[in-house]
Amino acid sequence: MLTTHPFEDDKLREECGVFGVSGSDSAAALVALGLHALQHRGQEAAGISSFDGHHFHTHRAMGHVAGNFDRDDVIRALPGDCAVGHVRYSTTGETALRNVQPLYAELASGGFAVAHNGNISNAMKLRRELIRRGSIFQSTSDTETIIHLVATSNYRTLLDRFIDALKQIEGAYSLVVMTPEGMIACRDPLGIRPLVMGKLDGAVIFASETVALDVCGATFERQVEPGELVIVQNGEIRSVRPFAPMAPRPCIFEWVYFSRPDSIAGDQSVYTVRKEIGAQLAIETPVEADLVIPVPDSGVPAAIGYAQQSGIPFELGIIRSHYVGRTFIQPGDKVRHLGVKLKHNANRALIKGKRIILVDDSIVRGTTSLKIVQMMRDAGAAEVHMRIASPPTRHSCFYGVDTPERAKLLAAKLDLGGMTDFIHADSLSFVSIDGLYKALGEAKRADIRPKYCDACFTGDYPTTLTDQDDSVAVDQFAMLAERVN
Ligand SMILES: O=P(O)(O)OC[C@H]1O[C@H](OP(=O)(O)OP(=O)(O)O)[C@H](O)[C@@H]1O
Ligand SMILES: NC(=O)CC[C@H](N)C(=O)O
Ligand code: SF4
Ligand SMILES: [Mg+2]
Repeated sequence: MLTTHPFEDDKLREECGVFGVSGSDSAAALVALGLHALQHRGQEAAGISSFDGHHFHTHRAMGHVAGNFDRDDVIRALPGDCAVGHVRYSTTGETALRNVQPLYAELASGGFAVAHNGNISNAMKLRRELIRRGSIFQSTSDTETIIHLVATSNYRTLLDRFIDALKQIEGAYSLVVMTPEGMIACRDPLGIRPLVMGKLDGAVIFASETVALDVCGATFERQVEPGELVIVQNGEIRSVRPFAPMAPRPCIFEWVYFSRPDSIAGDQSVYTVRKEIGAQLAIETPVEADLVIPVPDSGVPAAIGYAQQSGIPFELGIIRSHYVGRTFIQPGDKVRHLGVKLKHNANRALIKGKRIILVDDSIVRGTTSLKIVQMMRDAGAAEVHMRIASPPTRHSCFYGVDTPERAKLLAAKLDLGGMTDFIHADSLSFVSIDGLYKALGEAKRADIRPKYCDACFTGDYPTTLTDQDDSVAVDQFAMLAERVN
């Protein structure tokens, strides 16, 4: 059986990437390139829709961008100077073709293709009401509620209908929408998920991260602001802000783990912030040791920061195989257990007899830390100290990140001592929440109006969570979220 992540069940998976191009005769090819650069955000499925001035064309497939969008005939079948694309990690609705984005529908106003990063936290309630009023859903994705809300809105213009729909949804959404009247990109009022705008030879580009602009040679113009709709119509760009202004709460985990280190998020280099978190960690929890060793890949920048701050040498004590894909034939249990070793291996010659500090960005279930600490001991490490460049992850995300249920989060089950014992480390510590904010240039976390969403660390969710608070919806949610693997 094919599964998307045989060795990585119940990890924090990333969270979808969106990419849109308006005004280029190579629109679909550019979207394919952009999606390739956003592949880390979603590896279950990918899709592109294009508009040729008369008709919409869509190709959606399970699996990676390469393999699905690397053939000329596929790109040629997506003509037009506007295109929008998506890479998916599901948060609502199973991993199946019917939920792969862009979702498309024929509305009274014409075609409507939407790509969504985020998660609508009242999708189930809205879905129930819409079905009662006669809507016929084609998928189990939360994103489809937006289409039905637009379709059934009483407003006259498409833009007003779209705004009417957005005003009814809660949670996180960065959207790129393609209609015969133009392209609309928008972020939810809190700007929980990222979205940036760029330009390339007169074409306007929208992307989840700046790295996708770099890859296709576009220049970064600015971010789409929280609560802003940017409309591109016949080459003209206009901006609408239909929501009451509120203090933004972008996802802090983008800087910890999700975004690529070569992206600029909210004017800050992700790489620099990660190094700074590592430096904070060294200041807050120093320990005498011989080497600082990153857990590749995402622990690398924080480990560099820790090493530079502490003066302890940085070395690559764990080598990561880059050939462990996430799509793999499901092995039997025994092989599967061995499989976890496929990804990381100890650099034995370096480790033997050394006191080492391992630096990783986060602990979710603790499986990586447990495995890596043991690997270091097997390689002869004298002491193994684990340092984590984020506070303990104690709460689930309902905003577009596929987190395990709360009961499976190591830090929700155990205190620091319990976690240290669980991973068999000589010591374990996490950066403080204030240390994390300091790395982002703040004095500390403001208790009243924190600058970021940090709910997975603090439990302070910045929106209502209608479906979570409603037991009928929770059951339906579980049913729709059921996975194929
Ligand atoms: O506590 P756990 O449940 O093991 O999850 C935490 C680990 O998962 C992530 O890495 P991952 O291997 O997914 O990706 P990476 O190679 O980008 O670091 C993260 O960087 C931690 O290493
Ligand atoms: N991770 C995401 O942003 C997912 C988008 C949408 N909620 C889906 O499940 O398809
Ligand atoms: S709960 Fe955590 S992962 Fe989810 S949006 Fe907030 S900070 Fe990001
Ligand atoms: Mg990792």
